[in-house]
Amino acid sequence: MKGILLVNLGSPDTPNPKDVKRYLGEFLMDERVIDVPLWARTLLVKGIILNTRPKASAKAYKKIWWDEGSPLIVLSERLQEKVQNKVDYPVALAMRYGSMTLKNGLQELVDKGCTEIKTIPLYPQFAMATTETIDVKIDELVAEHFPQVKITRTPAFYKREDYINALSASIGEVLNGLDYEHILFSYHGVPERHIRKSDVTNGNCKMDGKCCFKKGSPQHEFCYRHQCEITTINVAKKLGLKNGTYSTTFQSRLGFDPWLKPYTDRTIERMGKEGIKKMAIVTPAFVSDCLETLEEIAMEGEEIFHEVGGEEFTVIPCLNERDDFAQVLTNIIEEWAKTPENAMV
Ligand SMILES: C=CC1=C(C)c2cc3[nH]c(cc4nc(cc5[nH]c(cc1n2)c(C)c5CCC(=O)O)C(CCC(=O)O)=C4C)c(C)c3C=C
Ligand SMILES: [Fe+2]
Ligand SMILES: [Fe+2]
Repeated sequence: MKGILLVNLGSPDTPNPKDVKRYLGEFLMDERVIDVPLWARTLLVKGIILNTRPKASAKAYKKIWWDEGSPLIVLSERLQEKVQNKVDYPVALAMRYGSMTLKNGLQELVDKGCTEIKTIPLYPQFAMATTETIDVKIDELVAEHFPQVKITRTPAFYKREDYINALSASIGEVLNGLDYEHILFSYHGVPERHIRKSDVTNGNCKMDGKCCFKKGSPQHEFCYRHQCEITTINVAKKLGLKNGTYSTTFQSRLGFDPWLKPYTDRTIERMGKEGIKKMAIVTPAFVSDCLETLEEIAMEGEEIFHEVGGEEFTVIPCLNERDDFAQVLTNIIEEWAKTPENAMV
């Protein structure tokens, strides 16, 4: 029998510093997130970050926490329910980090009799720190605990027409009738080094805004920067946004290495100083609203904008449990189930 495992990032169990520390410890010790040798990662994460960050992060989590729990988890659960109502196969939900483990998610499907599982990372764009770490962990778990299960991965869905339509609709509904001067497409950042590492061609993305737009390059399948830029371009085309009224930026950097630029916070500040009064912002690297959208963008971003003279700061929600987004995932599942290789089982 077939089954589906939706996978998102995860959240701490509670917004208390102890739980935030445990969660950040697991997340940041992942070699595909902080990709330095183990000794250096241990020193950085256990020696520095976990002694300084959890208190501040917990404070931020407390500001956005819901009665039902972490917004990211609650919204992912609602999405799972929506997809489950649309397909005949069991649909489970797991998180890469935290208590809702990938192992439990796989076990839940195996207990229901599933022998063929399609994993769907809830990330529209591929990154070493998101899609790749899920794929690798699933392979490890299957080899160790579920050797009878056949896994099918799902590639990043950033350029699917149904996804671009859903994202454009979610943005268009807010922009329609809104008086705004500029819309920022703000994606979670990654260190530039991550883009070079995941470049299958070893061609080294030059970060100069050119190679990411080269037509037909095999680099693009694993180039997060390319996939973010193309997401923006496709939505802008669909919505008929005029050149100069939209741009792509990257948020949430950590540490001192160069991350993908331009940085969201500095762009908000610069545009406010240049006289933009009405800004809209959307965060298409996240399918579920979370700390990085509800606190970093909707609270900190707005504060930066107002400090430099900005007046209206409109935050567009993530796709969350929208029906058209649940339908995108349903289409992905049905296309997989219909392929001749899978159709009979
Ligand atoms: C596209 C999705 C994400 C990428 C790529 C990503 C990379 C990445 N993140 C960190 C460090 C942190 N991220 C944190 C929170 C966080 N990150 C994502 C998504 C991506 N991260 C989400 C959805 C969230 C929110 C989780 C939630 O519970 O709501 C945090 C924790 C918060 C904080 O203390 O600021 C850290 C730290 C690195 C180093 C990284 C590397 C590429
Ligand atoms: Fe992150
Ligand atoms: Fe590139």
